[in-house]
Amino acid sequence: MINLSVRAMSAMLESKQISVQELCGVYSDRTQAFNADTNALITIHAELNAAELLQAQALLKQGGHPLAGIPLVHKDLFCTHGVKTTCGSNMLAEFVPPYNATVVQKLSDQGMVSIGKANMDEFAMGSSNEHSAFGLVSNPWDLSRVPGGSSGGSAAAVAARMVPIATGTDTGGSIRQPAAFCGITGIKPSYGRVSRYGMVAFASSLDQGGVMAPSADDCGLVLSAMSGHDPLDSTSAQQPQFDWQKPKTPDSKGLKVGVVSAWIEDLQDEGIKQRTLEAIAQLQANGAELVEIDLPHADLAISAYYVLAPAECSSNLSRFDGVRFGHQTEHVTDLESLYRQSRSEGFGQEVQKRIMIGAWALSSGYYDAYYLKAQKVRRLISDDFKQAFSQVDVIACPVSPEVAFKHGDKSEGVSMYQADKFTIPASLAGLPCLSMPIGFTQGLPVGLQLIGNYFAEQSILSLADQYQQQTNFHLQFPEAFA
Ligand SMILES: NC(=O)C[C@H](N)C(=O)O
Repeated sequence: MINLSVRAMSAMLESKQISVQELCGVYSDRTQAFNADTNALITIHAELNAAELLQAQALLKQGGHPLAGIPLVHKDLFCTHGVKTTCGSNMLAEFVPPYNATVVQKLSDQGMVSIGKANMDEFAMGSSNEHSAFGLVSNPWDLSRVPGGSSGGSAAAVAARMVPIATGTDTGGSIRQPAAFCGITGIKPSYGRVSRYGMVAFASSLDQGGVMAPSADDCGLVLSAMSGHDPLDSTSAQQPQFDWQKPKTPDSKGLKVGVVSAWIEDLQDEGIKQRTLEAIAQLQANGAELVEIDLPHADLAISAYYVLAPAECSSNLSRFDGVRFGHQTEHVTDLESLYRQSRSEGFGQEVQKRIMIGAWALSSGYYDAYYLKAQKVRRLISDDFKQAFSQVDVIACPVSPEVAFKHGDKSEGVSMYQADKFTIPASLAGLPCLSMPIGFTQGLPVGLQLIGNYFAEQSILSLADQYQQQTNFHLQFPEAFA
């Protein structure tokens, strides 16, 4: 049961082999049993939402609703009506939204049943899920290691099969890197594909909601339901509705797959290098034509991102002043101390660091030298991709230079930021990209990143789906959680 695809679970629900309550009960029991090990979830619903159950049952009766009755968890930065939404922060520890994020509402309308909220790095800042006010998350493949971040709780929950589907968000790699570390599939769609309404903002020009699940097919089904133009989010794109079409037969023939050899050569970890080369060879064996491509400005991506994202966060997070929003201190002597103390108590260190860097980069004397320059670099990187996609359909490259690292290994300085070197370029360009499992090294999962052209989610999901029809890495999960 716990390793079935969404389609298989849906068929069982439709044929009444299992009821919605029974299916959700199986996963609810697993969340209760395994959360002590992983700490993947911040909230576990003691009781399922009656309205969601009724909706699921009504849609199942109609038939043709593949997500009806399928349980999921939302990353704890999607606003959920009447359910605490903490963003992994003391600042929002008691925040209970009076409305649903568009993503939450859309999936609920399709009959999905929420069984909890997933842990995350505070305000989505981090690559290890060690920056959460609700405790660090452990990787189900090795509990002494990180699950990646910031959607680390979502990834760990799916990897331990505590839930079949989790939502995540990705600003500079937050879906792809944890998916790679935990051996699951995760897609960050094109910027604008999924509404950001009700998704607590970190860096608004980069944040994008997406899906994490064992397989590309599961991700495609959920992405179809959660995406689409939303009048409540002016940055959501006016594109035809995404509708995942699972390819009937594996056929990559003639597909041009770009390979960034410089990135692969750059890999210090021999195991990751081997798995990456093997996976790309498999794509070629399926008929893809490999084309060497160059992304000459990608080396500047981390520097640009860690100016732009903090700049945007310093502005977005200014609303949490203890008066209008967020935690309010009890130690007040005057108005300034109210702001200062509330923010010092509410925000963790990484968030405070980024707010200060961002405010500094935006200040009048430094704006041109840092913020404006980073914007120009962002354009150069987008142009590199434009050039690449004039030659290829999809780009295949590593997700992370390393496998899941040990808790505490990267707590110093900015070493954590290096983890994002292969994921940030596509984020700056706003392109759709996914991570899929391609094997193991030292007993830990390795992921391959597929990057598509704007709004070409179908092409990367198809390629991943074809690969997954020939391999079973996406079906493997840690024995301890069997
Ligand atoms: N939010 C993300 O996409 C994660 C990225 N590692 C960051 O800390 O910004």
